[in-house]
Amino acid sequence: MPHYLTEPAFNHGYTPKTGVLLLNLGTPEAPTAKALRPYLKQFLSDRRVVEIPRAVWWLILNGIILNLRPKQSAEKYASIWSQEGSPLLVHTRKQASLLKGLLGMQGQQLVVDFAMRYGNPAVEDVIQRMRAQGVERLLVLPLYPQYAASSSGTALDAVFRTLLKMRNMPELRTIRHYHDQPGYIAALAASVREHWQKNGRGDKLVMSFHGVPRYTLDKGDPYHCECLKTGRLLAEALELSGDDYVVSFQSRFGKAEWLKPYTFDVLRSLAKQGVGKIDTICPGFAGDCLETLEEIAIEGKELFLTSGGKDYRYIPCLNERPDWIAAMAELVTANLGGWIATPDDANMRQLRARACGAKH
Ligand SMILES: C=CC1=C(C)c2cc3[nH]c(cc4nc(cc5[nH]c(cc1n2)c(C)c5CCC(=O)O)C(CCC(=O)O)=C4C)c(C)c3C=C
Ligand SMILES: [Fe+2]
Ligand SMILES: [Fe+2]
Repeated sequence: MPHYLTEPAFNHGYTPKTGVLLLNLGTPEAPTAKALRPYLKQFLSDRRVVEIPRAVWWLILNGIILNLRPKQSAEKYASIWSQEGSPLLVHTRKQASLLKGLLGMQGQQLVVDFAMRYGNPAVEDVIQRMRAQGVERLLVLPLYPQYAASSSGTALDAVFRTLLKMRNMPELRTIRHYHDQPGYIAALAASVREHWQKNGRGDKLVMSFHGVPRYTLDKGDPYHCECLKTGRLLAEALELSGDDYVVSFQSRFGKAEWLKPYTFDVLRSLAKQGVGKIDTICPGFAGDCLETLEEIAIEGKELFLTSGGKDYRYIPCLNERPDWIAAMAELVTANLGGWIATPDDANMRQLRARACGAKH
């Protein structure tokens, strides 16, 4: 008998295992120039991230950027590094573990894991490990709420490249974005309301998203529109008028024009206009990381206060919030139809109530 016919998949009564793989960007191994160099090299050699002609870019990257940026970035990482490690890795690991716990309550045969586009744990290694655990169906969720070719796109490329090399590949489903998912929007809104209850309400809510080069919008990347939609839905959930909030874009890299308005320009001009007290939130990041903790919570605050602003408050990312983990579970189970027995509405409410310790 051919070997494959004795494989468990062909035996009666065998249920293939389903894997849920969370993807994130990746982070250096340590907050040092030595660790930053290979991380930045891998990141900035990605053609989805830097689209200028290779020969020119190779010279700029190796001649200038990799000589200067590792030290500068390492100092920034050092200012936000925690006892447990890089916040991005710490939050992603905890999110995967909490999601696994929550989905496990449903009694499903699910393997939940996470991988990083750059650095470790690498996408290929994690998928191979999941296959070795018997995963035959794979659902991939990049943790970026809004799709950009330079974030979710390249993360999914890494999955596709891995499968491209496999003889016996798993079934595959991918989630492109969740910028308008009700559970995600509700968790963001709840985090803002809780912040207001505790600290009082600011005069303006600044919603800062990671930027991308302006030419990517002109070439058809949906990222800009998805950020604006998230902003609008969050404003609606909070019953804000157009004057109460502003959407802006941070983390500009290089000389080209990026999506506008730039967050730092907005902060400076709000302070100069006499808007004394502002709240800032970064809805485009599922967990806190360098870009939120250093750039927005630290640098943004300094800029606002030295420009004449009085009070600057940063609202943390969704991180391990139970309502966000429940939203993730909903997002995942909504995409598992036919693979596992997906919960009906009553089950889903129960799952959410268990996650949040509250009635829904
Ligand atoms: C939220 C989605 C992200 C998009 C879109 C994105 C595009 C993008 N980023 C760079 C360059 C850098 N980004 C860096 C850090 C960084 N970027 C994101 C997310 C998106 N990037 C995150 C979550 C982080 C933080 C990582 C961490 O370890 O905490 C960095 C590295 C740090 C530094 O040296 O500044 C660079 C470089 C480009 C060029 C780009 C789109 C073209
Ligand atoms: Fe980035
Ligand atoms: Fe747009």
